Amino acid sequence: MRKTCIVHLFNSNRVQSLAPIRAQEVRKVMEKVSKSSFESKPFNLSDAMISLAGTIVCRMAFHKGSYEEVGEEGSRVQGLINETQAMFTSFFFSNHFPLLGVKHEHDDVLDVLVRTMNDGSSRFRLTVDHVKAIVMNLFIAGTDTAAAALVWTMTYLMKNPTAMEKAQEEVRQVVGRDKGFVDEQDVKQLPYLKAVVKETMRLQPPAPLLIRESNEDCILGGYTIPPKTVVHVNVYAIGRDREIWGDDSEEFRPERFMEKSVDDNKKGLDFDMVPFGGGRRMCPGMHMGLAIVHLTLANLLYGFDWGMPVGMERQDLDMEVILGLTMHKKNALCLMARKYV
Ligand code: HEM
Repeated sequence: MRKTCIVHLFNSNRVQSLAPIRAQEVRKVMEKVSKSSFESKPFNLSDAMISLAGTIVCRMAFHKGSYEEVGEEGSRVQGLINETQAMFTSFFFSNHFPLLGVKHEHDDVLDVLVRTMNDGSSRFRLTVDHVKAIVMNLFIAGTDTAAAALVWTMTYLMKNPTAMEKAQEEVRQVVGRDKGFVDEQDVKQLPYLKAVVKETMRLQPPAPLLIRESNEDCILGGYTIPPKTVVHVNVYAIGRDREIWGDDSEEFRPERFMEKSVDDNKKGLDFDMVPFGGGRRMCPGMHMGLAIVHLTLANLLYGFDWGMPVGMERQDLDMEVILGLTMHKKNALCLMARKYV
């Protein structure tokens, strides 16, 4: 699975070539924010980010299509997901991802999986159940994490107005008021915004625990771990470790990443901070995930000033989490947007 994903879905050329899809979907969200701003209604970022990340992952992973036609492929994916989602009772896929009824135009991950299943070319026998599990895995792995990262980043920025101002100033200065939209070329010139994202993932990693199983005797922190032992790596604790991050390890201070280069853990070998995991099983969707998070955040900060709904103050914003494989904010993040551009 890992190889299939890396070759067909996550290689950097492909991530790059899918920039127009990300831009289209982010523009749609900006239109929705504009509407809520115009109507002076709070905007539910939690719902919007899940829907955005899910739609982007769907479009990138399973088709390159439009809303108009319901093709065979679209319904095939939908069928698989409908079956699989029975396990996830609170998760109503079609509400969140209307794009699934679509026309299909190119060889995608699902094609590859189904072909591999039918021609028996993989080293182990791939079954329909495997395909279902992989499809669900991709959605959960890609959608939940990117959405959680965006919601937590906006939450931290709301609680830290100086950082919010600084990030807004950076993006507005780089892009200029007339352009109206931040594209991925602009994002390259936003070091502070990227530091904000890193700082958020340090304090609130979307996936707080990594799971490994030892396959031979090994010594970890002085303990002997026998083979076949499940080991949890506490990403959350590593991100807050005073020995690594200093006495202000619990504080939100993006500047620390302007001082220290902890660049996206590209090879999975920098273990100071592991929001994408590490080693052989590290997240294959890291570039795609970061591309989604950076572009969306840049546009949210460029296009709007953000405030609390009537009757609420910044300090009322809670940081409660829902515990799970992905650490989501428990209560939806609803904010008032005021249009800037
Ligand atoms: C901000 C966004 C993301 C974060 C924080 C994140 C984080 C992670 C983490 C921590 C793991 C486990 C790694 C380990 O055990 O060492 C993982 C695995 C995985 N991620 Fe991501 N991820 C993100 C985005 C994505 C996206 C966009 C996709 C694809 C659409 C994706 C696909 C996967 C897959 C398929 C795995 C399982 C890999 C395996 O089992 O070998 N992720 N991710």
